[in-house]
Amino acid sequence: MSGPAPASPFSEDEKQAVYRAIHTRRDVRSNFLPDPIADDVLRRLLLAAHHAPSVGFMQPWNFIVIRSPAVKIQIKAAFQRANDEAAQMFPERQRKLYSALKLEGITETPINLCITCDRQRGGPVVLGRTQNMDMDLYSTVCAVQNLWLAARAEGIGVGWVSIFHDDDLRRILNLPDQVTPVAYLCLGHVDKLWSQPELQAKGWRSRLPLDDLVFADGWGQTPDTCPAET
Ligand SMILES: Cc1cc2c(cc1C)N(C[C@H](O)[C@H](O)[C@H](O)COP(=O)(O)O)c1[nH]c(=O)[nH]c(=O)c1N2
Repeated sequence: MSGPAPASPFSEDEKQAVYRAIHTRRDVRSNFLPDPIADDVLRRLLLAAHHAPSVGFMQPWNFIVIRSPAVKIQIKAAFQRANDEAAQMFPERQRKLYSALKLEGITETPINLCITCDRQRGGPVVLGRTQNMDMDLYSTVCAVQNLWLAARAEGIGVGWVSIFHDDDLRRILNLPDQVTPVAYLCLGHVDKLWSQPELQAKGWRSRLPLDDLVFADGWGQTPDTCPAET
């Protein structure tokens, strides 16, 4: 067993590249290019996801790569049913705007990707999950974020679609009982991105001020010095 190697520092350009990926990543639902995603690019994205942290190194994820138009059509129908229900849940004043939003890119992207969490992968007792069983789900979300950032660097737009009944995803994708669908993602090349979240650009909701969200030493306590807002 070898010990830790020196943590090689990032160059200024490397640092800027990481922050650029973080700050310019977008949830993308439209304006996908028709170009296919090359196998080596997809492989790099999946490898980035697979290098996410996970509770007890459980690695609870699987990646279901969906290219079949027939499967996508079933998924789109499941979205449509759930979205029609969702529209009715918003108050009248928001319903019109909600219905005008484009909230998925299922059939217009070359690849859909369902990232799942196998809740039994590590056996009944997993280091770090002993009191908090949902840590495997949180780990899977880390994999999603890794992939989302890597995709930004590769020029691939990613849209997360969550307007489904899980049972529909389970049935269409033949998921075993112990496997939870965590993220349904639509992936395609893009050459244009919103410079702010699309929901903000369209007047749905704005980014909260960071300073309102930072507490010191306990809930609700404002720090003496706040980090500067970006
Ligand atoms: C868990 C989860 C689930 C969803 C989303 C995100 C996440 C994290 N988002 C995308 C969401 O609207 C978007 O992230 C925010 O509006 C912020 O925009 P940017 O991601 O910064 O572009 C999303 N968007 C959408 O159009 N349809 C959807 O069903 C969902 N579902």
